Amino acid sequence: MLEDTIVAIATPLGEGSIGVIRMSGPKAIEIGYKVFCAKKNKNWFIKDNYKIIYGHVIDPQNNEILDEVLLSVMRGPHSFTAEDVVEISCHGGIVPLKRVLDLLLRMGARLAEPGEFSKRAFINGRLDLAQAESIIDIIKAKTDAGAKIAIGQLQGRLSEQVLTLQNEILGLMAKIEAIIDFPEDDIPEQTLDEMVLTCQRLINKIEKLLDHADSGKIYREGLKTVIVGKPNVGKSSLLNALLREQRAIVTDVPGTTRDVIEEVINIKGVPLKIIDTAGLRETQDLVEKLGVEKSRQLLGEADLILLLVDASTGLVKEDLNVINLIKDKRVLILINKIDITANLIDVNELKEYFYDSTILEISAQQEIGLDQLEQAIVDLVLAGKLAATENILVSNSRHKIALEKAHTHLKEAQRGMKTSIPIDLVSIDLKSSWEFLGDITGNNVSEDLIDRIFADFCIGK
Ligand SMILES: Nc1nc2c(c(=O)[nH]1)N(C=O)[C@@H](CNc1ccc(C(=O)N[C@@H](CCC(=O)O)C(=O)O)cc1)CN2
Ligand SMILES: Nc1nc2c(ncn2[C@@H]2O[C@H](COP(=O)(O)OP(=O)(O)OP(=O)(O)O)[C@@H](O)[C@H]2O)c(=O)[nH]1
Ligand SMILES: [Mg+2]
Repeated sequence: MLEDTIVAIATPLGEGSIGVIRMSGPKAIEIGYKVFCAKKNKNWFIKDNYKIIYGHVIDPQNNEILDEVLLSVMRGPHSFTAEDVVEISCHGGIVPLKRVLDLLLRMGARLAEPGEFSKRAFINGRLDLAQAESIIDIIKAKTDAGAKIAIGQLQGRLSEQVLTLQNEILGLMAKIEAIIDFPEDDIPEQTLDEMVLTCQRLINKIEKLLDHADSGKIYREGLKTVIVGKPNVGKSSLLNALLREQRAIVTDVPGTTRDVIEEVINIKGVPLKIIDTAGLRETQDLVEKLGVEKSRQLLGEADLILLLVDASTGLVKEDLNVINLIKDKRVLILINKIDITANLIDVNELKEYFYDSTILEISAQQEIGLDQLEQAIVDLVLAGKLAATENILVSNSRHKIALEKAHTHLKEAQRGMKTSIPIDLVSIDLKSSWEFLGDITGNNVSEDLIDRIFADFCIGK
């Protein structure tokens, strides 16, 4: 596979000032040479590791100039993929980019799969798996905090810790190898005690990493926040107000929203994945019915629920039906439409269902109380111990799961050391723990998993 030379448009498809085509592999420079005509520096392909040259891309078949460009040469291993890389910075428009891409394909390059450049960087040892995964997190980050955590991971902050843990486990396994020939009763007490302590230290380290993993997940994936309430209570109006744009259709017809609308907003550094749903009610309308069903499903997955009730109607039966579905969740209660009437909601009745939930009065339409709402969301998240970004090394659930498994096996190994379980069984648990840690950095993963991870990347990455 690494014998192919791969190529892709690396910038978004649209109108921009420049657009970049990236090509990597053994024939990158040769192909570049065939299609690029330098203005002055004709011997560009010869020596330097890095070079940028001005010139034109010309189709050798008919000598047509396809674009005026800058060409960057990065000679392997001095490149992102550690292979020979040629990048062509064209004028940023779909047509010139596609024409140059087509030419490079005709000259023998192959279209890259999503994530294939990063995959090559991984396979060629430029990055480990956790670092490669962080690249996609950097691209997809919705807030500063999210980007900071991902860049820390690209710098190898998590990988370093994982490698240290792995080495210490290897040390324990070596110790066991050294004593494995002793008859069971003759294993020095002191050696076992020391090993139990080492195990404990490693267990503590993993627990510390896991402590902040939930915060990491929120920064990486966003806090899944679902707006619910009876039809016409103002859910879509609230979404629009928080987004500061007219994203969802608002009308005074109950049952306006039928499908789920999802957007991301940045609330003081916390990415909020906010979801507007169909008003929950019994309905005969088939489309609305499906929407209501979907809303119910979303409630199960939500990290936070914004429950809207209507100040102008007070609590009605439809509200109680909604409340019954979300009683056990983390809920912020918003009394909407306080601009048209005094609050007719019986707050004490609400408190019977949600005794410790925050209750706020807002007007989604007149944008009253939104600052307090944003603050309340942040407070809620912070109370749920959202850690400072510097302390967060784990943000990816794949890594969290691997750490949890490594933790379980270490605990098991430690238990074995304390009891009279044969010492070679302890070794097996240590080895499993080592292997699960290896899943994170990728020094021990299957090709299948690697393929799945990189398939989530975008083309040209
Ligand atoms: N134009 C362009 N911009 C880009 C990238 C790219 O590939 N092309 N990157 C990718 O997506 C990121 C930068 N990542 C990179 C990582 C390593 C090397 C590299 O050539 N490393 C060499 C040389 C280091 C040095 O001179 O100090 C090395 O490590 O040996 C290049 C880019 C973001 N910006
Ligand atoms: N006076 C006042 N009217 C509001 C307020 N919020 C929403 N409305 C109005 O209430 C009506 C319904 O608003 P929507 O945002 O569409 O309500 P919804 O909950 O999304 O409704 P469905 O999608 O049908 O479930 C519209 O006419 C809004 O203008 C508010 O704070 N004050
Ligand atoms: Mg709506």
